[in-house]
Amino acid sequence: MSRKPLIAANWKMYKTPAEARSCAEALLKSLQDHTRDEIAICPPFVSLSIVLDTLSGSNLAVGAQNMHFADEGAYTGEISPPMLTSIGVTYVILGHSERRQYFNETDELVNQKLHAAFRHKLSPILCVGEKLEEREHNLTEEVLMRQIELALRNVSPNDASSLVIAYEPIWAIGTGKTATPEMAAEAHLLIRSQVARRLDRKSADNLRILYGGSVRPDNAPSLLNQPEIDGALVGGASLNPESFIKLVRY
Ligand SMILES: O=C(CO)COP(=O)(O)O
Repeated sequence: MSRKPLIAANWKMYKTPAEARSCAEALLKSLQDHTRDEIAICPPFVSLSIVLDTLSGSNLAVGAQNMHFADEGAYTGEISPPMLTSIGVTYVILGHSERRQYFNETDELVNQKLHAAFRHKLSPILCVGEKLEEREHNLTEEVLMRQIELALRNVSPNDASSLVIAYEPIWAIGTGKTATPEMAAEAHLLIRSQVARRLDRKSADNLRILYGGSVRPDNAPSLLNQPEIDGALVGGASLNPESFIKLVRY
């Protein structure tokens, strides 16, 4: 079983389109011959086209950070899956903890979005992870099991071939506190076993599980060398091209 690692940059609500283009140009220059990992850049919606143009024909893929589950409709301010696929987007981050926390996204909504991603052949990067108080009360396993169970409701092993899961402990996001490689690997094992129970062993073995939360060039090697960690979802350290390039090329 070999899972090609995925290193995804989540730019969150940073960078104007002009800044996004210049960052994408720098990444292309240094990473276009990088074959060990898959790389995906997830800019804000308004920069998707410019980043797609800049990276067109290269080994660097482009993802969105969110989407609505409907194909179209009266949903002011929303972006639909066909809008993303029509311009060449291939990945979509779903259920990020910031969307759950600030925009009230529920596991049920994440499940609807996941189905929409599969229908439109977008590869979803489903984010799960526990809060600090949940970890302190030994609830990590329970939280991860619930998030995965609900997100994967009515998902078939066939659908799941393009699924990626990102384990992002909320207490490690943007805080400088990283899960130790052992803590992350333990959570990844739990996630993989839950996916095996919920779908099947083959889907679980093929599933890429990324770690996210204060991944930087200095701590990336110890995390990414864990056999259970199949890549990273990088926030802050992906904003500066030099640091992201260094992180990818560890
Ligand atoms: O939320 C994250 C990626 O989706 C992680 O963010 P940081 O790398 O800034 O901690």
